[in-house]
Amino acid sequence: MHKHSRKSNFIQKQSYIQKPEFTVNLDRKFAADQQRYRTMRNEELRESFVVADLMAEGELVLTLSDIDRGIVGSAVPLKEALEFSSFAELGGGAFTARREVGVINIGSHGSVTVGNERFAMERLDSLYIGRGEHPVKFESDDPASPARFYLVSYPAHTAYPHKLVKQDQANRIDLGEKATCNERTIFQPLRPGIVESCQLVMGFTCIAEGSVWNTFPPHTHDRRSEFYFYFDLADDARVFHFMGRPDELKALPLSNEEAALSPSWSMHCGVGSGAYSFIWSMGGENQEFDDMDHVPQAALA
Ligand SMILES: O=C(O)C(=O)C[C@H](O)C(=O)CO
Ligand SMILES: [Zn+2]
Repeated sequence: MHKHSRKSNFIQKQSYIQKPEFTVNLDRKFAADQQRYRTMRNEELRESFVVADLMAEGELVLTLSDIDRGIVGSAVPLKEALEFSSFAELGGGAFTARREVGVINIGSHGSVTVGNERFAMERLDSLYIGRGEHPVKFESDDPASPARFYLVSYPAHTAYPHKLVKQDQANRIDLGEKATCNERTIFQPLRPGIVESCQLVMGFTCIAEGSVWNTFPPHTHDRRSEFYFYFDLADDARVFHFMGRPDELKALPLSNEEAALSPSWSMHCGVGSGAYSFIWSMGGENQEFDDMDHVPQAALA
């Protein structure tokens, strides 16, 4: 039985789609709205806004959220290659028949083959996969030290070319200060000017040694939703990811390799109890990275 069919998750039980056990590897998440989240307990907030169980070795796992129909997932191939399946929930055909995909490797060397094109990916390389009826295959060079691919996908209205972006080709923004514990570097590999995409914008942020805050001051962006996937966090450390409306903040304590989903109405920022990095990804109405509204700290309650 697939590990995701074992989860006792009340959101999953609400799913109206009957999935036969042998094909279950597309979880569903249904987000609470901007009123309901206010009275939810931590466990309910997690059910609604956190994707756990990513980076399962030897598995390709995917969660379809109702937030802009974004999909969050991972592939950690060992000896066997892992491939996208066809899903009734996505209308059938190839996984990418009507979707684009962003991939970032946080593990050792591996490759992604899209149709007949093979892209070798080192750690922190990014790949854009355009829409089309192509098979997509994930492989590790060495199963003893596998590649660990993090994936995000959104609906796509047209087909743009696949493109590999090496870490040193990403746009780089250094910001924050030591004094305010938010010194960090934003790497933007999948963004306009580097890659053409329908709606996906994706990259990662590395927090400088001694700093703990990401995205501070926090912000919202009403025209896009965003997913944060935290990685390189020690097993016993946590990132406290803040979400909600500025007048009713909620903290989600996240472990390494968990993702927080932010609907467009939710502000977001986080603080770690140790070193960490995170992959952010956005989908929605425009791709302007700076189209965001900063929330003054005094407004946080
Ligand atoms: O640390 C930061 O600041 C970020 O990485 C911000 C994210 O990229 C983001 O939330 C973009 O909307
Ligand atoms: Zn944001």
